[in-house]
Amino acid sequence: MLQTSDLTKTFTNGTTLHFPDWTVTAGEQWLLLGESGSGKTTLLHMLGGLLKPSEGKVMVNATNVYALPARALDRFRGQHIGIVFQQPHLIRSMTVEENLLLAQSFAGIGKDIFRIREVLNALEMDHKRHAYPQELSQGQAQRVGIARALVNRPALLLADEPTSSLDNRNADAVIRLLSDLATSERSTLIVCTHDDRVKESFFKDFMFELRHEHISNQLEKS
Ligand SMILES: Nc1ncnc2c1ncn2[C@@H]1O[C@H](COP(=O)(O)OP(=O)(O)OP(=O)(O)O)[C@@H](O)[C@H]1O
Repeated sequence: MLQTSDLTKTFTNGTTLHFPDWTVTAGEQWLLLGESGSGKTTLLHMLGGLLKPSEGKVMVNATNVYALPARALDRFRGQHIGIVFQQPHLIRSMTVEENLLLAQSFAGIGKDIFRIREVLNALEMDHKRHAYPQELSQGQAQRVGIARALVNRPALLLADEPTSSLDNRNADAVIRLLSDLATSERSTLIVCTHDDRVKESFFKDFMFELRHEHISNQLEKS
């Protein structure tokens, strides 16, 4: 369901990251590992349709993601890809429920309160659906971030260091929820982390590791 080929990203400062090709089959759960600065976030953003590679291709469910025009790409992302960020970045002037309604609207999906409540229930957050983000604890806000990523039933669920701001108990709960929900929703899951708590507990089957030797600086060379 996901294939990358010859992916390269060059930033304006000349830093170039080369990524090994990667194939992920539907329903698999992967850990994306690598030391700080090895390119995990860059790769995850490219997989999620958020950052255009300088070269190479990202295929998600047989769609060449970056061949889509901008608006079609936004809609494709909304419908097929859910992203959990390090910080949930919820809109502060909107309640939990309104934040999720917005995610449905961005994806061009009609308002579906039943689905919103289903996802919030699965995350034990339904009782907070009328709360504002600043009324939530960090762990609760992160769970709303997960709800937002899942609400449109994405085929691909990406999580970028989802436990970095959480204590042990919350980190454990969040990673368990991600894994269980991805299984029950039949989503493919990729979690990027350098958190040992995640490495030790989960996803022993599939790991994709990035290394610093895949980074070069073209400006320094020339
Ligand atoms: N916008 C940018 N401009 C220039 N260089 C960048 C930019 N974004 C990332 N880089 C460089 O690309 C490399 C990979 O960065 P990235 O954030 O993807 O790493 P990471 O593995 O996610 O790190 P961390 O675990 O610390 O979050 C680093 O050398 C970084 O300095």
